[in-house]
Amino acid sequence: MGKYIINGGKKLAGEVNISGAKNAVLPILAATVVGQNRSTIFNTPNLRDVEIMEKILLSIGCVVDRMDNIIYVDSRQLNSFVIPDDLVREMRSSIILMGAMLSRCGEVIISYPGGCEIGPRPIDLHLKALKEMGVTIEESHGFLHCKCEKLQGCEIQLDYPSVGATENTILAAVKAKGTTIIRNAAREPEIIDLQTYLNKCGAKVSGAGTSIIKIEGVDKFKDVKHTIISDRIVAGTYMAASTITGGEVVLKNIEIDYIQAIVAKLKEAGSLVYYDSNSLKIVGPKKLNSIEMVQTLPYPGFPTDMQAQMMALLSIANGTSIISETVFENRFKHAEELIRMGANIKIIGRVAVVKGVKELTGAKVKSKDLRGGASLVLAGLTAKGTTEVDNICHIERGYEDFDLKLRELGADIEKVK
Ligand SMILES: CC(=O)N[C@H]1[C@@H](OP(=O)(O)OP(=O)(O)OC[C@H]2O[C@@H](n3ccc(=O)[nH]c3=O)[C@H](O)[C@@H]2O)O[C@H](CO)[C@@H](O)[C@@H]1O
Ligand SMILES: C=C(OP(=O)(O)O)C(=O)O
Repeated sequence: MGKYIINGGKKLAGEVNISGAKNAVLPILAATVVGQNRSTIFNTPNLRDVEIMEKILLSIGCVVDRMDNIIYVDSRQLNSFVIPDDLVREMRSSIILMGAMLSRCGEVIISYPGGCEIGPRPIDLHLKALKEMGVTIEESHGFLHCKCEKLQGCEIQLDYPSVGATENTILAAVKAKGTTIIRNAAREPEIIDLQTYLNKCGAKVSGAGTSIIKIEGVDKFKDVKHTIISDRIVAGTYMAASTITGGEVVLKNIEIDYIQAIVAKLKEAGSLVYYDSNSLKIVGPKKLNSIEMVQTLPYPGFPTDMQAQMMALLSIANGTSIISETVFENRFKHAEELIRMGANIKIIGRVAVVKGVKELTGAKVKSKDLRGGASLVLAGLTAKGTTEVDNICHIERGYEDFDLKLRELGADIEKVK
């Protein structure tokens, strides 16, 4: 397993190109199986999770070809509705194949998904929505056998605006009989990207980005070309890297509207932000301000996927900050590692009280999940001395060429096996 060795204290400066969004490309790759068609997907990030999704598609008979950041999927010869258990366990997004495969085959055998350990991640809302569409689900030994002769459009009220449940329901509904309405749908930008992809294929989806999504079932899908939106969490992480090092970084290829909740908090912490069409410059302050409250919420609130990075920043701010994690039950595992680096953090249930210290010091730390791992890298960039971040396989699930891009910005970071 690899690790990053970071010698802290370098101010980051220069330009960084933001890759396509992991959380957009994964459901779109799952959606490529819905029709008997060919999809060419541009701006695909080179990530471990994407590789796993490619392997899953290959294993069920799709032709998959990758050239740099372009993935081609031909799903016309799909020949299996059994999703390999070992691959499903590798990542959360594999569960989106449930809705997609039901649309395509009327049947799917899939196990419970894996992914980051950030608290229990049930799929009850996914299953409830599918049952309402007429799907029968048999569960045994961790496997789900889902079946439906013809999916039936209906009105679905989600108890919580779950991103995955919204995506699964959209995919189950695109070829269903009649119209499906999802209320209290998740409003994340990645769902808008899924809608855009599906409509290019010939689907009739509207309302993504709002809490009511309407899907009219269609019979046929056509070949499609689609470009994935830029990753707002990767953008946020590089903005945080500039902020924590007092640097001056320009981010290229970003979706300015989608990162506003993050920008607002980084400005509160003292950063200056300048926009230029689809790029921005972020200048970090000499000393960071504490923030009264960072509360994670579904979009357009502050993203839970930026909470850990924010904690790293606030650990060296002037004063005490409160972080409230409302989306996941147990997403503070990075706190104990930051404490090893000298941070002063107390966890009380879903709230973290972060008392800013003068500086962090390098230490040997372990990444336990994707964003927690990124937060340790940020801490290492500012810490005095050398930081070793172990278990970077988690980080590589979500950041393309992280060490390389940080090095190009002037960081002293090296990846060792
Ligand atoms: C691949 C992907 O897009 N992952 C993102 C997606 O995950 P994911 O789609 O798993 O997140 P959800 O929005 O579904 O989960 C949010 C909350 O709802 C709960 N829940 C969810 C489904 C369900 O059936 N029952 C239930 O109780 C979860 O345990 C969690 O507490 O949205 C999260 C919230 O923005 C992000 O952190 C993840 O990066
Ligand atoms: C939690 C995340 O991803 P996943 O849902 O794929 O585990 C994330 O991207 O921060």
